[in-house]
Amino acid sequence: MADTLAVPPVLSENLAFFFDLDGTLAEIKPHPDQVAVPADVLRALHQLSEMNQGALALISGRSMAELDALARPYRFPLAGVHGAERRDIHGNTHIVTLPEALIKSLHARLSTALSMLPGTELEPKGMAFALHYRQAPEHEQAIISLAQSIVEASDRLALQPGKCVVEIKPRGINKGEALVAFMAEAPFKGRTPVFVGDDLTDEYGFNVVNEAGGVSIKVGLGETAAKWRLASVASVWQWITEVANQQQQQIANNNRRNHYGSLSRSI
Ligand SMILES: O=P(O)(O)OC[C@H]1O[C@H](O[C@H]2O[C@H](CO)[C@@H](O)[C@H](O)[C@H]2O)[C@H](O)[C@@H](O)[C@@H]1O
Repeated sequence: MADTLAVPPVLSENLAFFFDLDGTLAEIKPHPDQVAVPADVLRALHQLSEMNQGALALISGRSMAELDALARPYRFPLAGVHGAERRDIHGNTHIVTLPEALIKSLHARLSTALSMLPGTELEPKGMAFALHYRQAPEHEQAIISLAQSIVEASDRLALQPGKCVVEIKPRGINKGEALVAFMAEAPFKGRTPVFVGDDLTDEYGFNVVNEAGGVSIKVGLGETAAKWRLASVASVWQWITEVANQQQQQIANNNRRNHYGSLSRSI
């Protein structure tokens, strides 16, 4: 089937940028610990953030601690664990958690269950759990059934499928809600949202961005609510650099215009 989604349009000013991490800013790797964002991409993100008064956030399924480590030396506003954790531009954190007893019993149950499925891996994230099966695809159905049975038995939990992973997260949490929360605050408020993501969890964000008349960009193949598409992580890296350069050029042109405008007024 032909892809009907085009590459993203040339962007104007007054934008708020949101980026997913795995599969968008970083290539998918066999193990979550092997992931990195190239230093020049981080520099371009920082440059974009500066040129847009700090209106750039990372929105990921990873914890905020991991996002900070991956974005070092920079410190961006963040939404981690699909939005259960959020750090605004002032450094204030907004956390949705689960009762300690529930977290402990989930941890114990999942550890035992996954220890019987060789090659699978449990990634505990406080209020959420990622059940990875990239190294053991033969256990995909067992993992999905396990997560489904846990979530169906609780009104506090929801399922979040992803790439070779199923996650158990607090109900009502998603990247769309995180995006809405950022867009209600300075410096994001009043700007046009641009969101780039690659996976099912990002579809919540694409819907919010579409409703706001923003620019939603899906990375890679697959059905999506996004309006535009970039082919790969490498295309995202190139696109970020191009947008940063375009904006720098626009700022230089505006400054030149203002400078000559004030000169001609003073003559
Ligand atoms: O929302 P994202 O930033 O895309 O994070 C989604 C999950 O990413 C990580 O897992 C995925 O990437 C791993 C590294 O490439 C890969 O090995 C794994 O199979 C993928 O599912 C991360 O470990 C999860 O916590 C995130 O929720």
